[in-house]
Amino acid sequence: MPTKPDTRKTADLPPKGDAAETLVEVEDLQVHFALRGGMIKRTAGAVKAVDGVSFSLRKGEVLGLVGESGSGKTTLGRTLLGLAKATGGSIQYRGRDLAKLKESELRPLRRSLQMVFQDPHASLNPAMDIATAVGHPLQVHGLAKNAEERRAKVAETLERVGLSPAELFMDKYPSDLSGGQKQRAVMARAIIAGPELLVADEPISMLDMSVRAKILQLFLDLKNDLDLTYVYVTHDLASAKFFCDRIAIMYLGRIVEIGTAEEIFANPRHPYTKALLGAIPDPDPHRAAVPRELPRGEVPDAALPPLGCSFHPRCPVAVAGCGWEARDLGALLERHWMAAGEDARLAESALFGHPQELTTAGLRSVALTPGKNATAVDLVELLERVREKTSDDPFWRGVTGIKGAAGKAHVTFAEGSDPRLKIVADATRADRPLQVACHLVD
Ligand SMILES: Nc1ncnc2c1ncn2[C@@H]1O[C@H](COP(=O)(O)OP(=O)(O)OP(=O)(O)O)[C@@H](O)[C@H]1O
Repeated sequence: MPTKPDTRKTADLPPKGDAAETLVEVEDLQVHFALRGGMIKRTAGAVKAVDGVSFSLRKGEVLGLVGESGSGKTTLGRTLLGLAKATGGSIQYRGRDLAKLKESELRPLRRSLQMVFQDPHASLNPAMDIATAVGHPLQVHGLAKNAEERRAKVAETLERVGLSPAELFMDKYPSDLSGGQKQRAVMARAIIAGPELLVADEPISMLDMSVRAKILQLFLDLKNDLDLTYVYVTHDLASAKFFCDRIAIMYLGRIVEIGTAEEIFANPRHPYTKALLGAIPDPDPHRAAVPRELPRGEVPDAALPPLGCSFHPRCPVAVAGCGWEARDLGALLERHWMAAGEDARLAESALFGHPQELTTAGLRSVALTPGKNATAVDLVELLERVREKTSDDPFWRGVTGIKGAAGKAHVTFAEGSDPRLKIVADATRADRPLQVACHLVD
């Protein structure tokens, strides 16, 4: 029976605390990537990949980060381990703020903070045999006295991840292994130095269906045996249900809902969580449940996020105060023209003199310029006709006025605001309260 690797001999790690402790405390974390202009200088801006995220992670817990592509899950996971640079906020871990540490200060902590990536094929150097690859962290952190001790530890760790008998695998190369075996080897390399926190970024999504559940089970067994804490990054709510204690639903750089997996599945409160859950065909971790079919379009550009609640343009139950703006009118007209057909699109879009007025970000009111052969009255009449046809669309809840004045059609929107995460009063778990960022949830 393999024993837990003895890996904590260096003095550079802070002392471990008791089992129920908070391991990581993230406060208002921001990771913004500056946009650079090309030959022609563009307006300065930034992609807000992570934009004001706060949560705590208990020792031994599995926290899922779930959301569509571009929601910031990977960036958040990487930043937790110091692999991406925070531009604001803090990540408290054993008395240190990882967000502020220099690379040289992070290096000794790396054995405690490990990442498992999506693609096991790309994670292993094809020219390195498995024993060398898995033993590499021992070398980097000086955790084995000699090659013999290193080989023994590698063998022990390979056995632990189910690559048994280890001697069969030590001298093999990645190309000799199946996808599942490679991910086991990657896991062996991740645990060999005795980490405490592991970020697993879609660790099963590239594996064959038949081995996914087995690999997740291995992760759980290792967690229990080795006292690990996981952050599990995934698109796949079904596997998160199986694997996670708590789930954070991310949308455009923010956590919009966070709570126990049980509560998120039994009683989701955020409209986005509901939409994701509604899109799971079958809550079975053996299946690839990718919740992509969400209402009304794609995740918006993280460099120019919507006003107010970022989810409002796609939200089926959005209300007046959700942050409506001119771009939403542009999107509504697109939906209307999709339904009305090409002739209507050609005739009606010609009434707009400056279509960019409908695509500019951040306009709480807009003065629309009529096209060449049109007047402000034509525009107002068109908008009223469209309103009649699409009266059920939540967009109209945010419109406070449409009128013609000074040769333009003026559209104004209700005052909106950005909902922050707040604790839901009737949540079932007082110790791990459900938090939701939505104006509709008290
Ligand atoms: N190095 C970078 N430079 C600029 N923008 C970046 C960088 N890394 C990520 N982004 C942007 O940050 C946003 C969040 O990306 P991230 O990969 O974290 O999302 P994700 O939810 O993990 O998506 P996926 O599931 O597709 O990996 C995206 O808009 C992405 O284009």
